[in-house]
Amino acid sequence: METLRPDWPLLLLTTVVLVATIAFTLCFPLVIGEVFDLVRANGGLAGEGAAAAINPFAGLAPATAGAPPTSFTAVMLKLSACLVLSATGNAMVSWCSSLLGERFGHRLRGWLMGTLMARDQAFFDAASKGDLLSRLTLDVTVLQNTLADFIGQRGFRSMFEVVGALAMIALQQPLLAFVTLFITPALSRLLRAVVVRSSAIIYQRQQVAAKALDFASERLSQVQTVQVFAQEERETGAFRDLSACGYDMAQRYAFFQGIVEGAGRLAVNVGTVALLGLGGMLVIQNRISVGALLAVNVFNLFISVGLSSVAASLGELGKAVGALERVAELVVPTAAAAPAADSANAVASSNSISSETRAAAPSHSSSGDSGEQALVAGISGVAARALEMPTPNSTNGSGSSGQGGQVEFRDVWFRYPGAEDWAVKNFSLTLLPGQTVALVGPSGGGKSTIAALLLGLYHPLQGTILVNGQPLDPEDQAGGSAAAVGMAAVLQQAMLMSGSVREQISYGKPDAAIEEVLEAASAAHADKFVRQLPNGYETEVGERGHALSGGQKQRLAIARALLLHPTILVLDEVTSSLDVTSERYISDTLRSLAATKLIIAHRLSTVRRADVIAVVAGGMVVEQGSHHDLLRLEGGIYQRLVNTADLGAFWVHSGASDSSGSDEEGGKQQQEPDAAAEAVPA
Ligand SMILES: Nc1ncnc2c1ncn2[C@@H]1O[C@H](COP(=O)(O)OP(=O)(O)OP(=O)(O)O)[C@@H](O)[C@H]1O
Repeated sequence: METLRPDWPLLLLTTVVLVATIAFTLCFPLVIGEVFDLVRANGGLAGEGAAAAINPFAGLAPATAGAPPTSFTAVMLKLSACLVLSATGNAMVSWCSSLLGERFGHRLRGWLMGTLMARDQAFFDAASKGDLLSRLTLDVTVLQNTLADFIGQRGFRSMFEVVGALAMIALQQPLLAFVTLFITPALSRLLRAVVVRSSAIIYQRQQVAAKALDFASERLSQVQTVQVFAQEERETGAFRDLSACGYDMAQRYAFFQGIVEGAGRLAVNVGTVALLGLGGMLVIQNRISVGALLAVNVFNLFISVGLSSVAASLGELGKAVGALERVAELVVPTAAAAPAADSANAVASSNSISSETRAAAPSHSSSGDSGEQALVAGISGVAARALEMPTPNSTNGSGSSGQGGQVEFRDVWFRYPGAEDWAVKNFSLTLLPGQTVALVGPSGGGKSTIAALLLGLYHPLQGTILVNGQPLDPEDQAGGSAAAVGMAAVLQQAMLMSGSVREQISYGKPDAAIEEVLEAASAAHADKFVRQLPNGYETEVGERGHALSGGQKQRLAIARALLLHPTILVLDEVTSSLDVTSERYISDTLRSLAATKLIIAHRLSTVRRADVIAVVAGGMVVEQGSHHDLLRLEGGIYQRLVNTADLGAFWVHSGASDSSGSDEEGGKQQQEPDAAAEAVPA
């Protein structure tokens, strides 16, 4: 109703024209009756007592030009006028209702897209993209078509016609109206059954269709993997199965509709036969005229056609109810999708958290290789030895320093919806303004989750994240709080959207001047390759930037973030797909930024210069301090990351490239063969 509200003038116009059109349509049988009685009165249908027969409808039809019709021509003119007016009205109603449906669909889709964009990451983790797309497009189209159909084409209009025709028959002969009325309740029960049943089938069918769409979109986007592993036949077969399942449901729906339509028509035809029999007897008894009988039968025809239209329209309404349910699920968070549900659990179980922490071995031990497992296994022992993080002074902590870019994670807990293990637990870390803090640790340790929490893509189930002393508001739209406090991010998988290179870079600030775009591109080491593209900054990058290499996409994503001049920059493995030269160049650029930086990196050259390095494993900080501090921590994870031979394979960028290579630890690294190609394990 909210979506329809802005169109109330159009809705009103449609209703007025609809009522007028129905009035003209209902005049039609009356004038036909008049024509017959006129013909008969003029000896055209001579018969015993013809002159005495009564047409109670006579005079009900609108008079022509103020005077009662006296001539055959005048009656025929009246008939023609009814037809023309009713046809014109029909055309207008159809046009208005289609317009109404289109506007409704357009508005609903836009609103739903806005609703979806505001959902947090947990919602998208639980939803499938094909399903969301099908709700946003197919289901809304069903709703918009049904609205147009129900208001203007079949539903209301047929109902009004049926009621009007019934009233007319009742005026003529209550007995005849009773016959018709007797049939209607039986039919309406049948019709209600159609709505309920068909809406259930349609809901299921749309669910299956969405699954098929999801399957197809995923396999098409991963077609290279499918082909490389020669799985085309299997994937096609699986798609066929899904599609066949939808077809089975469609068949059930069609069969069901067929039976109902047939039964409805039979009931109506029984009514017609009863009316003709009863009305014919009344004519023979000279109680009504032939014209009146004819009018009654045309009205009855209206009723039967109207009722079958209502039946079909209600069938469509059933579809719309199914579609509406699916659309409504996007708006009303379900238990499965709502992080709030998990949040409630977390609050309920908050008392048990600390004991759980003590008891639970990190749950990620199965995800890594043996080196990582060894690391994780050592966590609990090393955790106690964690170095003290430089404590923010109380002024900064309270956020009253006025400096931008301070971030504080205070005892943050988070687990993904449906997951049993905490991805982040008891996580506390402070980033002072302008500091570079690097998160390192084993794969699955929780680094990316921490970045996502800071960006507001997920919300902590317990604990707080403070930015400049203010807690991030979980009620804010996903990510909205991050942008509002001047955060920008380059995430692990640099995703681009179709559009020109310039549009990619200015994504966060669409009205950015070209100079700003060029500046950001240069800083991200992208300017040179962009200029070599066929249309330079106006080159279209294709869907998801497929026309670019991984490293080029990465550089555009970095430029996109730099253009915003953020006070806090989150960098999740940004240099992972860059060549060594670009990586060094970009690292220097990033280092020169005044922004506070939270870096998740694999390369030692990036990590070692960080003001603070936090080793994250099992969702918590197990060691923290500077590169030098951590290297001094005998038996510490960081030291083992750097020194252990099997983990040394993960370190890909030589410490020799590090300008601080002449310092004590840097020199030490360079002397060790494995550490010469060092990286923090992913
Ligand atoms: N969307 C998700 N839904 C459920 N569990 C998830 C999701 N994303 C990550 N996890 C789980 O949360 C834990 C932490 O994952 P996260 O991606 O934060 O680790 P990471 O340290 O960044 O790993 P990597 O270095 O491999 O990127 C892992 O156990 C992972 O399986």
